[in-house]
Amino acid sequence: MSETTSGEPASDMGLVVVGAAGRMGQTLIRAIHAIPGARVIGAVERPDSPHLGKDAGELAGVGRIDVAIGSDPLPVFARADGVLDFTTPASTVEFAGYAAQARIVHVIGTTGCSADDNAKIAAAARHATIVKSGNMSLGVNLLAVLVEQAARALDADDFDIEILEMHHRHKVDAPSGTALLLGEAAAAGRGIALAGNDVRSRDGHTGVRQTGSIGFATLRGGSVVGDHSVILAGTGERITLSHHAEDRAIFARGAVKAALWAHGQKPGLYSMRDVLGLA
Ligand SMILES: NC(=O)C1=CN([C@@H]2O[C@H](COP(=O)(O)OP(=O)(O)OC[C@H]3O[C@@H](n4cnc5c(N)ncnc54)[C@H](OP(=O)(O)O)[C@@H]3O)[C@@H](O)[C@H]2O)C=CC1
Ligand SMILES: O=C(O)C1=N[C@H](C(=O)O)C[C@H](O)C1
Repeated sequence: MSETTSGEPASDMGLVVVGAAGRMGQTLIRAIHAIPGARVIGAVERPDSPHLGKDAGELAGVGRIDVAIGSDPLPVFARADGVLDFTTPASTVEFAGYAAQARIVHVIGTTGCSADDNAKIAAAARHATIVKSGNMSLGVNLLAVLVEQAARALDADDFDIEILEMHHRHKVDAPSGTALLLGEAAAAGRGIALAGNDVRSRDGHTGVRQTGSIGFATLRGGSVVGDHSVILAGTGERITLSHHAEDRAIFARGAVKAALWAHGQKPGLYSMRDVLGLA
């Protein structure tokens, strides 16, 4: 349990937001501020950030919360119950190590992690309670369940699966974490591994489509928060299962819910399906 600045034990879960000045970081500060049972006790940015020293609540637009943005994660992790992390893969691997040392909850929304990054995160989950998901929203995680069912029901010889996503112009990784999560769900429904059956881009003379493959297409532009469609294309008919994120608050609320759920769970690596009871 975290402590208040006066040293009194606090019943609220004390959370640190890393990447606190980012698009998701600021949205997380607003979400924690609005959700009972959690409070911000630390906010971290890089050592060269122009936001160091600013009050995290003022930056996020909720008014002063008396938490200055700092650059050293170790002292804040040491007095926290959990960390909310929507940063970069390299930073997330580092934070997972610190969360393991502190034996606290680590909610990871960062996407674009490599297999090596994921192995390091899984190792950290021996001591940290980690919830990691490419999408923290209820809607997308329900969509993944529906995609798995549809892929199971519709034979690969008859229905081809293609996943289309669009995000804002600032996004740096592709396919999106959500597209990959939906691809994994489709592959699970088909009883195959996604790796080796995924087609991530097409250009030039590609040849005919390989039966059973799962295709990805990526669009980037403007301010789109996150659009995803899974298309099951048969002969003479097509089913499209879609999710449209209109506000980053859906991801932030999911992340806070994950932290509250994880508080008191055993160390391990969990998904949003575990948190939402959809596993
Ligand atoms: N799972 C989900 O539901 C969602 C996942 N995401 C993912 O979250 C990630 C962040 O997205 P977004 O908020 O748009 O990105 P931003 O670039 O707006 O925010 C990331 C922030 O993290 C900071 N940061 C990076 N490394 C460190 C570090 N080592 N220490 C402290 N701060 C650090 C960045 O600082 P600087 O700019 O100086 O590098 C930046 O302020 C992406 O991977 C994105 O795909 C986004 C939305 C939902
Ligand atoms: O970078 C983003 O913005 C988002 N990233 C996540 C992803 O890669 O799927 C989730 C959401 O779609 C927004």
